[in-house]
Amino acid sequence: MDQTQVSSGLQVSSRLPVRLDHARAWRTYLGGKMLDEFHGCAVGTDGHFPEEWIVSLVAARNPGRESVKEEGMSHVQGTDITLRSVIQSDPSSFLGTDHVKRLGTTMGVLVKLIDSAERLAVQVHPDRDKARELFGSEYGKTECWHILGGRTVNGEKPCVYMGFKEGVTRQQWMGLFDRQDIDGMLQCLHRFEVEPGDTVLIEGGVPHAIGAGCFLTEIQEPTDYTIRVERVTPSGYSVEDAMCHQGLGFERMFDCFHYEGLSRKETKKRWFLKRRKKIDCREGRVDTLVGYEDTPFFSMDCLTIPPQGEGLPLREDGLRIPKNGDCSGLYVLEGKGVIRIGEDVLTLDKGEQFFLPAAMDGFTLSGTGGETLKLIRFFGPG
Ligand SMILES: O=P(O)(O)OC[C@H]1O[C@@H](O)[C@@H](O)[C@@H](O)[C@@H]1O
Repeated sequence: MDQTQVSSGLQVSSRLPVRLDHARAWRTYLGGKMLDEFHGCAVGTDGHFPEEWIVSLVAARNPGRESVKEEGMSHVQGTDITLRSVIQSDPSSFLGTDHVKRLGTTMGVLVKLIDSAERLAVQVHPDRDKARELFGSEYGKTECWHILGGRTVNGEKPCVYMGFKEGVTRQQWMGLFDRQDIDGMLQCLHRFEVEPGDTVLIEGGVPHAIGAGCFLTEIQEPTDYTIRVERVTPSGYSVEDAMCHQGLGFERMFDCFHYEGLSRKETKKRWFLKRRKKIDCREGRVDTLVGYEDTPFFSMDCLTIPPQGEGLPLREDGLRIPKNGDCSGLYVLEGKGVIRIGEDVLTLDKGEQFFLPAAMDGFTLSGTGGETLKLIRFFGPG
């Protein structure tokens, strides 16, 4: 079966990319101006919607906002049909038979664009063992950030805080929390300025905070469990107790941290990933930003297709990506182009996102217009 009736009047094919809307999600921190502008708004505004969730089957977990249904979930563009219901209409074709056997009807991964106007609260996410033990969840929240750009905020360049310095103990960390000594907490973490192109892996259990002015894409396990140790955000928002401890209470939430300090050099070596070339030819290149050799939980590639002269005919021999039988997500970061699947041709434009079903054939990507076409493609657990 390659056409499924998802709801009255909407048929979605598992042989073609599914074009999705761009869902925004409420967060405790401020940002979003760069996201508005990325999508063509002349002057964007910062607010409590600093994240765009990509190819998302996951609803945002914001205690107190339960009345907002499907926040953060992707819908087929121009409809109120969720990607989740499309997938549930024919899981084997959309996700792949093996995928459904292993992971059920979830994508197994979530990707976001994040634009922070202020530093995020210092936080940690559970690793898989803690997620199972404390939340009854099969997934923790290991995540990986790939820096796309940013802005200087109050004279400070984009930076990230990550990982305990050597010697930090649970007792010391709890004391800093009790006293809400934020400077003391930040002093316990390593701080690195970041540049476009940097890729950083944050495993579950590793404390972190994205600094002000980061514009990045994040790939993560598909949950929204965040333990926050700041009770008031840098811009003054009071974080409710349940938003801090996610229902665990203020003692048990400290079980989620890994108290394993590393030197600055070791932290950088272990968590800053090097991009690896996968395909490099006249038609374009594919680089792995994070792969299964870094983490078993997800992988993400960057695809770059060089520009063609404006007005020139489309290059038929675009970058060929063979079928591999896995479902994936595709996001256009820069430029315009087309994706061809057999006789079918769909346009691609900056800011657009697609779910690529497992049953879809191999495809070809070509740029149109005079700019580079740049995309990310991501996959769930390996
Ligand atoms: O705790 P707040 O400020 O709402 O931020 C939560 C955000 O933190 C980031 O580090 C990432 O983990 C995002 O996936 C998450 O949405």
